[in-house]
Amino acid sequence: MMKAVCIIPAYNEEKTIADVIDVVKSVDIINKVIVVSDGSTDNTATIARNHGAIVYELKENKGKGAAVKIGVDNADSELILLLDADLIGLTKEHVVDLLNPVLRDEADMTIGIFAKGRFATDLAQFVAPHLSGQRAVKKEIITKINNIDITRYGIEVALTKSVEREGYRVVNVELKDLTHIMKEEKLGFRKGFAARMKMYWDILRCLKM
Ligand SMILES: O=c1ccn([C@@H]2O[C@H](COP(=O)(O)OP(=O)(O)O)[C@@H](O)[C@H]2O)c(=O)[nH]1
Ligand SMILES: O=C(O)[C@@H](COP(=O)(O)O)O[C@H]1O[C@H](CO)[C@@H](O)[C@H](O)[C@H]1O
Repeated sequence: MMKAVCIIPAYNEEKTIADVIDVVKSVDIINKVIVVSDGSTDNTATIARNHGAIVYELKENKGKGAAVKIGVDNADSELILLLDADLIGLTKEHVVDLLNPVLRDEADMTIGIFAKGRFATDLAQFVAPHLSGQRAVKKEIITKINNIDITRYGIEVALTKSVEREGYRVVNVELKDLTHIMKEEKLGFRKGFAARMKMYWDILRCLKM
């Protein structure tokens, strides 16, 4: 059976990274967990290593797209599971549900959509499902994207655009009771809001790419 490599880009996620890795490692179909610490200044990398992930450390923060690219360059599987490091409530079932449509050849990429978790994060993903970072995706789809290393938060939009252009099959998967830590919760309201505006800018830039 096809195995998958899980790639987790992580920028200062010491509070949540361990739980995410532990769940992913308990899933049989996953044969490697790669964490790319994107210039983290906290204990993200050490914790990830202690929990059995293969860790690549960027000296400086290069953005999510660059972190994912390093993971993909080092992934020896045709199937990639992309997960964010700040998930709360991840289960084995979520992971399997994301992978199954691709393993069964019903999809080339899945997009995980939060549902019945927290109102704010459910609503964000209901309004903009194309932004979700939880995906199972064939490696060939990711490697076809030009300049993925400069996309930062535009990586999901770039992925979705590429899939539409090339005619790949996409299936949305409901991920019940799953949420993540919002930027304003991580950074405080002012910094979080500024980070959100920067993220929207990355997304707009990649919509035009
Ligand atoms: O410069 C960055 C920004 C974010 N991330 C990671 O990308 C994922 C999604 O980012 P974030 O949680 O900030 O996005 P949100 O879900 O809040 O929009 C998380 O695992 C982050 O740690 C990263 O590797 N580099
Ligand atoms: O769902 C969304 O609107 C954004 C922002 O989430 P929050 O408002 O911080 O909960 O989060 C996603 O968007 C980013 C850009 O596509 C992705 O990189 C993140 O993985 C994803 O959680």
